[in-house]
Amino acid sequence: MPASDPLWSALARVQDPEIRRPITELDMVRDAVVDEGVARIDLRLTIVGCPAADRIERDVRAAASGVDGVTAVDLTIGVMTPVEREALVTRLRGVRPQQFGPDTLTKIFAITSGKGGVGKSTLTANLAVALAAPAPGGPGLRVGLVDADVFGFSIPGILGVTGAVPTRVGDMILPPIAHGVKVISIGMFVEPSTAVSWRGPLLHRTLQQFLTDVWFGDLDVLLLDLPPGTGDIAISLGQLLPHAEVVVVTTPQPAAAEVAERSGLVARQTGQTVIGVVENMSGGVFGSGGGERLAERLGVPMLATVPLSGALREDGDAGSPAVLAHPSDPASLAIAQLAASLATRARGLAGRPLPFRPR
Ligand SMILES: Nc1ncnc2c1ncn2[C@@H]1O[C@H](COP(=O)(O)OP(=O)(O)OP(=O)(O)O)[C@@H](O)[C@H]1O
Repeated sequence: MPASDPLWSALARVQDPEIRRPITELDMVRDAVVDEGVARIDLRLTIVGCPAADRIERDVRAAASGVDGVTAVDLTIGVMTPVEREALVTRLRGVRPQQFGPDTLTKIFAITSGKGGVGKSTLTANLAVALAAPAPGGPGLRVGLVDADVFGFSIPGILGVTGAVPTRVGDMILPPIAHGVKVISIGMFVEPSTAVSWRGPLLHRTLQQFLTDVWFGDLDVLLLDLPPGTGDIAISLGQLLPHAEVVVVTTPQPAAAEVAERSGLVARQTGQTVIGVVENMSGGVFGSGGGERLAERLGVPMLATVPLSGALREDGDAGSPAVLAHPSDPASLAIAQLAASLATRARGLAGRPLPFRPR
């Protein structure tokens, strides 16, 4: 492939929408020549007949048509052989064998709450979208979101990707992308009714699989939506991601804040760093101040106060996150501000080897 070949250069600008790398780099282009004005291109995709394949085909046609002298495009589309697919998986993995190991450059935030229904999933989904939003509205980070809340995997619904099925390439799982966020959810793999019977070991294995078999590529930020409560998942998280930083979400009521305090304390006992508190559904009948008191008791800062908001709830129900659908709603503004402050935060150091140098 001559680097100067205009057709190849044009094809190098086409990305696989799920892997987010140029198709030329992924060995998806077998052959590409211009023959008397006809661009003859032989593509090998990981699988065919999926939305990503349609998109690649469209983008390849558009890219080739734009090349000087090309009057027609003759496209042959095939599928990689299992050996080729395995080679691709090995190559992608090879970049970083342990995606979120201690030397990762990704900032990892686990979002927890004491009890269910405090709006943790709504906040996490909107926060992820706000972090991924391009400038000038947002920091435009590469964001991954793991929905491990077995008791109510509502993230796909809030992000409008209910029913999305992750693409598999060999034993590698590619997360669907929603509003710029690579999202994987337990809800994409199981029937909702099976979830409530989940026990610790299964949850641990699933979380582990999400962190190893799901290929996120290079991420700036990984958010985890954890099941409410303390117990097993906190221990799993401590083992799998000791350098994750924990954000505790509560509603303003004293009872909610007390339960949230326990989950903050357990997170700490398992070696996690609690970086702060978010009070959600602030104002109105719930009053306010629970978050502030919780932050004081845990000795951490208040990171955000998100008001009660009809837009946040309705947009979540409609699968269109409020931070994009209603960016000037006070709840959206509070979440965008939280995103801005997390985006500029240095990575957590807990669980990482310190760079001691022998003297
Ligand atoms: N600030 C807010 N104002 C109004 N409604 C909200 C707000 N935050 C969340 N909600 C609504 O509250 C309900 C519960 O939210 P959500 O599912 O995000 O909670 P959760 O803490 O993740 O619960 P669970 O862990 O049980 O899934 C949803 O209907 C959501 O739209």
